[in-house]
Amino acid sequence: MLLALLWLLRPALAAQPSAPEPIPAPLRSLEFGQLNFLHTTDAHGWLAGHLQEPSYSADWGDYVSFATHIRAKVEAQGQDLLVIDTGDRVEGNGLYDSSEPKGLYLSEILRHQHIDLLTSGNHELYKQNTSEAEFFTTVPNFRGKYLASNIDIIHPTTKDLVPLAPRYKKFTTKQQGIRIVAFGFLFDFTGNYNNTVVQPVEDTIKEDWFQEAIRDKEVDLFLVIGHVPVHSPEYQAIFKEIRGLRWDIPIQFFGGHQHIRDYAQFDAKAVGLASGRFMETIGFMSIDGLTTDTQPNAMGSSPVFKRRYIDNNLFSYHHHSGLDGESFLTEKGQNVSQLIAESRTALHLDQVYGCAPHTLWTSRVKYPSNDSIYTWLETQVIPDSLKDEWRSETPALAIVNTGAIRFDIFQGPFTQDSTFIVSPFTSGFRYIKNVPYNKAQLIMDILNKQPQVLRASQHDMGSPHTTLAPPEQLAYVEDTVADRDAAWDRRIPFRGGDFQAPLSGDAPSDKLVPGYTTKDDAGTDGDDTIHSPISFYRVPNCIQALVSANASVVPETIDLVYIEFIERYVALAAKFAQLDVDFSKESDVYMPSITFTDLILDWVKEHWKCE
Ligand SMILES: O=c1ccn([C@@H]2O[C@H](COP(=O)(O)O)[C@@H](O)[C@H]2O)c(=O)[nH]1
Repeated sequence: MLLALLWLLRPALAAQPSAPEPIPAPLRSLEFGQLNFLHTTDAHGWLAGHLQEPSYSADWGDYVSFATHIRAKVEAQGQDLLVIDTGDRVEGNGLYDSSEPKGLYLSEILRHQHIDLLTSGNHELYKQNTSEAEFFTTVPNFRGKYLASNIDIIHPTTKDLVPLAPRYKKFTTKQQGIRIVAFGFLFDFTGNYNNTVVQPVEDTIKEDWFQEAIRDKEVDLFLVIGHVPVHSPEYQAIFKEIRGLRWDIPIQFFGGHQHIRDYAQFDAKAVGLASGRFMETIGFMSIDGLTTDTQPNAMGSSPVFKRRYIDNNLFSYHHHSGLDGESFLTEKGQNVSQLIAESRTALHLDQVYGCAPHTLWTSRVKYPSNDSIYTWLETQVIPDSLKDEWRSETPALAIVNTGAIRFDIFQGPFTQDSTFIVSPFTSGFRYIKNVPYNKAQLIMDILNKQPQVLRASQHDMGSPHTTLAPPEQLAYVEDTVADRDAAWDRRIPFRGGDFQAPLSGDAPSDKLVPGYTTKDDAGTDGDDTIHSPISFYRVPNCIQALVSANASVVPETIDLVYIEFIERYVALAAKFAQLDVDFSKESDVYMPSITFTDLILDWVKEHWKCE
């Protein structure tokens, strides 16, 4: 009774209390159809939304409300909605990485969304405890919805190799009885811990169960969801296999992994959507003109596909649901926002460790430059902090892969949350002693300039979708320099609101908010919010820092220190550089029990005082 009263008296909660208000901007509307989809991918724990960026400031509770309204809206028209998530829900935000064990709060928050189909990403499989948490928690939480077409796991108690989740599913939609056969794939990933087995997609689609499933005559749509780029050999292989047998059945793909907004047109009846990263984007798709038992498509014409990349903020949500601040709120959505707020408090995610004097970017500025996060690491953090007490007399050359850094650091408070947003991984450092300096430089050159050599070798260095650099680097082959005033370009609004009024004042003439300006197979009209463009710069696979008492002298030999995650790449590059070292025997831990994340945090605490 008291609880119910407290509930009634509490303030309405949309987004997180510290989230910035979204900025009004010109929007393109959603075009609903017979079958509609909402899609998330690569959320990486960002269920609280972006607390320093108004464009992406809605949280998972708001998304729950949004999906509820869209479902009601389309169902009232006799149409259907399916909500999809294609993996990498974990690693990359304090809400996941800050708890012990990791994910304690996240899985409870996640389960409140009515997801119709979901699958695993590579991040769910890097570590044994992560994949086992998937098996024991997320799969049961979404029983009957989670698909794993090409992933097996060693059962933690029986030790049998079993599917992580069912391989596929056949179902009919609630309103129209559209008959769907759905699959859930992961790209040809090889970096998983050895308690899981990822079967290459190309082999999986030759298996009997898949061949039988695609021969089903009672099907109106094949739905392929996966943690797979929509432009990829894996999805091409699936498309060809289905299309070779079923020339006329529409195929809808949903993908991810590259952290980009993307749309692939396979043929007139097959398309794929990828919906970005980090809860910045909610992907929307609709299909009209599907042939069903009750709605025969007598003309035999192709279905009509529409796509939209929705910026994850309340301004977009209100517009697309046709509701306002009051009517948008749902009890369930508010409860989820509340749960996120309580979890963030329990995890001390707002605890401030220092204040960044200016913003440091991963890919918005050129590397090297003063505003590049990588330049900051190379010139300040690593030289100041990398020291092993047993090797203090010996100069070290440290190599770090740029993919170890996941996000920008905004000017202002650097918190417990920022720590994991910047670098969530648990890798520490290892080293090889007494490496000639020129050989170490050659190794760096090979890692950076000739990744194709590493890939083309007979060694299994992973799929073409894994890189030592951040994943989006694979999607863009060259720099994109926004031809706008660069200074404006960098004006990402902060909590507190310094730059929150681009519709007036000194904004450029078109008065748009900087953001994604996606170009995909269907053109340039996919983004819901009409943005001004932002720049994207390529970065190398690895950066290096020489740590020496006498930095002006080039040492003859150094300790070759590298982040643990890249050991197999460094070992192979060393082979190409003709450095005769057996890494399995001769490498050792450097700075025991210090992770790269600890190194950054300790540096911030010491150097970035808040005024
Ligand atoms: O321990 C790790 C794990 C991953 N990385 C980097 O991340 C990408 C993969 O990230 P996605 O989000 O799946 O694309 C990997 O290629 C590495 O660059 C890491 O540095 N350390």
